[in-house]
Amino acid sequence: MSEGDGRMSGVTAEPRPWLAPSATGPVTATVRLPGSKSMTARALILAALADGPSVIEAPLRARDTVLMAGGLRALGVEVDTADDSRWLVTPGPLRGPARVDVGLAGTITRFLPPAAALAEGPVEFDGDPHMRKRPLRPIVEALRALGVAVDASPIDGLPLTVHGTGAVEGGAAVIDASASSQFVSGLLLSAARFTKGLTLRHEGPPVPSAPHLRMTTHMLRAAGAVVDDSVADVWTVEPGPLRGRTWTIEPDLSGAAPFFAAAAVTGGAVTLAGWPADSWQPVEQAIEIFRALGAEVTPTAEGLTVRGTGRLRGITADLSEVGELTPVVSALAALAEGPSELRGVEHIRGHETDRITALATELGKVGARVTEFPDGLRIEPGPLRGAAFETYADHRMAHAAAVIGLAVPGVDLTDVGCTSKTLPEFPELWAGLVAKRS
Ligand SMILES: O=C(O)C1=C[C@@H](OP(=O)(O)O)[C@@H](O)[C@H](O)C1
Ligand SMILES: C=C(OP(=O)(O)O)C(=O)O
Repeated sequence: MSEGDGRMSGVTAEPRPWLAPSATGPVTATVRLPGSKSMTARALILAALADGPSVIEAPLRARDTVLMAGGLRALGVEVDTADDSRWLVTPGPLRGPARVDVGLAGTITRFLPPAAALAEGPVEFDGDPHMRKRPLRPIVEALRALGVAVDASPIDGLPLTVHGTGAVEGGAAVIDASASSQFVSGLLLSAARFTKGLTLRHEGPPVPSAPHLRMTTHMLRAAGAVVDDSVADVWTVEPGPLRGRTWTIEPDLSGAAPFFAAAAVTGGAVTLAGWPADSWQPVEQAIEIFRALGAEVTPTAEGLTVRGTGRLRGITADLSEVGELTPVVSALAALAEGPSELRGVEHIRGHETDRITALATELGKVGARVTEFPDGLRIEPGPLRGAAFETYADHRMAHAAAVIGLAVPGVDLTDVGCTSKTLPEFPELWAGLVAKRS
């Protein structure tokens, strides 16, 4: 298996039980968070496929991105992650044989095999037990349609081996990306390096996470690729070089969600420092949700501020564009004044765990009345109580539990170590924030 960079093991250690701290007053703080997982992952892939070196400023150092860096190294790319604030990527000829540990990262599992198809020699992919259950078949089929030999498990998931020949013919492919936008992003990110480029058409129920697709096309264009996304559900990437460049990664918005939630729950104010005036992350959607819940949201020169108003309203929302916010929004819904209905997120059953069932089960344990739909949840707040809260190796389930714990003493997480996927410092940051009051 590919190694991490020595500073973080690729494998989650023993479960780390954690009692979520309860707030005794308004949480008021300015938080500095590491870079966006999604932008760091894209920058690493684009840098690895570029025609010269790249610098990634303010990257995320967490399990998902450390394993991505390790995977690229295994393919022959030089990735220097010694400096926390500046990673250096020097591309080289991609080559197998190599083995890549994808951990539980959808971004590695869907973004790296198309790049590995450009390598000469076989590249094997495998990861955590649950990653073998997450959907992958469409990307395997698309790669085969583009001329790539792939051995995959009978259900076309992990483990899989991509047999690269040093070139991918590319051309046209049709895909059903309703289970994950990452199938599209993964293919597009490598497509400029395919001999004929790529015209990818989606056929099926709507593709979730549209803002992540826009992040992909923005970043491809920023690397010099010619991309046409003017027709709904069709993306064309012309063949051509990708430029090495400096990428400046924005603070992670989804990682910030529990911290914003802390302000909303306690009537405090949390500012995410370093928030850019113009973002490639789904900030409009996040602002709309927090405002609907009753919080005030203000972009300022210092950053993005969410202020609790003492009221937390139940909401009806389609979260299909921002599915990864569902756990934290569900936790807020459980603490709200009235019922909420969160829909449009059937695809999050294929995330780190089946998040719909996991949320229904765990919010039920702390006393909310939850109805599960195929594509979401209805959450009726009740008098909540402390309970053992299973985190299912899912960082965002841990975030949800932490948010509930602010207002409900005795929320006991079975494992907070899973937060290392995207924010290893979460438990300490959170405890510091809850202890520090206005
Ligand atoms: O492209 C990306 O970086 C991501 C896309 C989304 O995936 P899905 O479309 O599978 O939800 C999101 O939930 C995930 O956390 C990151
Ligand atoms: C769905 C998520 O992750 P992944 O990139 O593993 O799909 C997430 O971070 O919420």
